[in-house]
Amino acid sequence: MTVIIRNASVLNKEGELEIKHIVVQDGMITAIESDLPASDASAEIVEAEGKLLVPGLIDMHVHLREPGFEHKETIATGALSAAKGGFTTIACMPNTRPVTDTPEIVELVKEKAREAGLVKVLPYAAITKNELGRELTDFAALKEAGAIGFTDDGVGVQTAQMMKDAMKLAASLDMPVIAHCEDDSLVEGCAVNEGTFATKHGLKGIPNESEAIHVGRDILLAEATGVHYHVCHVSTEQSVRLIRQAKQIGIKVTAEVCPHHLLLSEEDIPGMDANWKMNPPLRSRRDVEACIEGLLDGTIDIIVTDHAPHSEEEKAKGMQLAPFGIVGFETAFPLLYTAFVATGKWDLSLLVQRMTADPARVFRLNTGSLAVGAPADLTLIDLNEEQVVDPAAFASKGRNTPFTGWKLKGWPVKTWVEGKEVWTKA
Ligand SMILES: NC(=O)N[C@@H](CC(=O)O)C(=O)O
Ligand SMILES: [Zn+2]
Ligand SMILES: [Zn+2]
Repeated sequence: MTVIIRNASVLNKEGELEIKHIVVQDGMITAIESDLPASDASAEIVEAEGKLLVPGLIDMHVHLREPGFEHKETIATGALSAAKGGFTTIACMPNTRPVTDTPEIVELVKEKAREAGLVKVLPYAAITKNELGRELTDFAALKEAGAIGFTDDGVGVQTAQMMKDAMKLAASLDMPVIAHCEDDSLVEGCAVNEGTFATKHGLKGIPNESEAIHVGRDILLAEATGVHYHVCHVSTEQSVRLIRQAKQIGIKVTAEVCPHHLLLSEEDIPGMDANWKMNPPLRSRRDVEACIEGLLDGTIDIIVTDHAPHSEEEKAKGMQLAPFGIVGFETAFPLLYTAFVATGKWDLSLLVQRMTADPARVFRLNTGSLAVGAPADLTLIDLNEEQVVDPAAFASKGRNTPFTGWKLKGWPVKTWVEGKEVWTKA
């Protein structure tokens, strides 16, 4: 089966747009031509004039909730939501029920992803059994089963000794440790950032140090163990500073940031609405600016959504009691495109790189580039059409987003995984 994507706008190495025709055969990109290639009658032609073709987006931090929380999301609904958002590779967190802490659960996640047959789903495994922080999982067996890294996302690893043991073991297996950075002793009973919103509503807040203390500790442990250490959902000025310094002295640290931490601050929270509750919380304007600066100068390597679906009943419990988390797949690219690229603040190539080539580099994935011989993981995007964010139209089971009603440009219109169309706009 041959697919020819005709007249697509693609980014060249200099970050400029060029019109190209892309030929896909047997799941691979086999040609990228300036002149329309000859085709036989059996080839499928996709007219892409006026649209941007990018490598399929990669999201290295997502929650698919299966097994155990299928009322929030399943691997199939999550994968479809990802495809609709333009993602072709996603890496799912192990805070399921049971926790992904045995090879059997890793196998189960892979099997469900295969059945869904949509995007590539890469499972992370837990650092500690049941994410309780008490006993390491069997890293070697989990790697063997297909886990791509170790993380207790959802909670921080509370003791330095446990984290150091985890890093030593991961390093010996050439595997990364991915850390949710949060010191429990500083955040008990907190739902929002320690700052203006908390003060206004008389709430106890989550301080910046609760995140940055772990970042600092773990950087020292990464230096001592030589592991590849990756920081989850960076949200504070202090974390950015510590990561920048660590990189400068050659410590193997990488980091991610979420769209909401680049776009929203605590000042934007309209009231006690749990669709604005996530962990880490929306921080101060100063933190937002530091995260943006970190992403631009490469201190922060990649953008992830931390897609965290919850049911409407759960989110209806209110700011204090509802679970943390917001969905992300279907709004990520249009949000960032509209806020940063359409306004002229960022180059389009920077946004695309931080969602494709950079995650592929950081996690050594064989995808994320538009090149002959690369897998045909591709996303076609309409940069001009405006749409309003409508959670009722999400493919995800989750409706929990603070971005309802935002008018955005840059919507994906078609997504291919290894040459197979997995989503197309109706
Ligand atoms: N980010 C969140 O607010 N929630 C995540 C957990 C996590 O990413 O730490 C979840 O699992 O719901
Ligand atoms: Zn987390
Ligand atoms: Zn998460």
